Amino acid sequence: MDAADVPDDLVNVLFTEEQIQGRLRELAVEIETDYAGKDLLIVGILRGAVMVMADLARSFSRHLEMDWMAVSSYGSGTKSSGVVRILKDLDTDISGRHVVIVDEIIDTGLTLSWLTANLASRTPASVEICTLLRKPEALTMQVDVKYVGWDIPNEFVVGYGLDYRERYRNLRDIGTLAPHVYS
Ligand SMILES: O=P(O)(O)OC[C@H]1O[C@H](OP(=O)(O)OP(=O)(O)O)[C@H](O)[C@@H]1O
Ligand SMILES: Nc1nc2[nH]cnc2c(=O)[nH]1
Ligand SMILES: [Mg+2]
Repeated sequence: MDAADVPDDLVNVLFTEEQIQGRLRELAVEIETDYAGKDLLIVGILRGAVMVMADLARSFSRHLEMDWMAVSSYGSGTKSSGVVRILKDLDTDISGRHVVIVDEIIDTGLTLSWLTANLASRTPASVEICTLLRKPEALTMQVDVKYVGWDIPNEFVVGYGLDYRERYRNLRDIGTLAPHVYS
């Protein structure tokens, strides 16, 4: 794959860099309002949430702390088992803290549902979820998400942290891949 081909691999751009940055600023304002006067810890879920975390965090004009978790969902080579394993835990004790989990996409909801329950068991003051994208048609379980960038159709998207075989995370836009990429 030639680097010059990479933008051509996106057939349908769902969200441009400008749209993404604009929506993140709106979400940051919403979160700032909701957490006025409270301390705030945002927790990014590696690796997909790196871009959202970086841009969302820089949209705030208040103090906040950032921490990271890495998890792996597995079972028979799919995510459907609902078994989640922590690969990297928080460095922060979240007891009594207000926590917002940040991810770039909610698909089946398994990852975020498990993570929310896991963090809630650590007696934080509160735990909410912020996701840039959500696929309502793919959800297999109830996940209460307070902050959503956009609901999208049930198609595989890449870019802005979202990968296909570890590539395309570095694209600034989000879109779907041309069929030739999969062949
Ligand atoms: O709602 P779900 O069906 O659980 O899927 C959503 C999760 O899947 C992706 O992460 P992935 O495990 O692919 O790892 P990555 O972030 O390193 O790409 C995405 O970043 C979410 O964390
Ligand atoms: N890249 C990518 N990863 C996902 N993980 C869950 N849904 C998706 C998706 O649509 N795209
Ligand atoms: Mg992820």
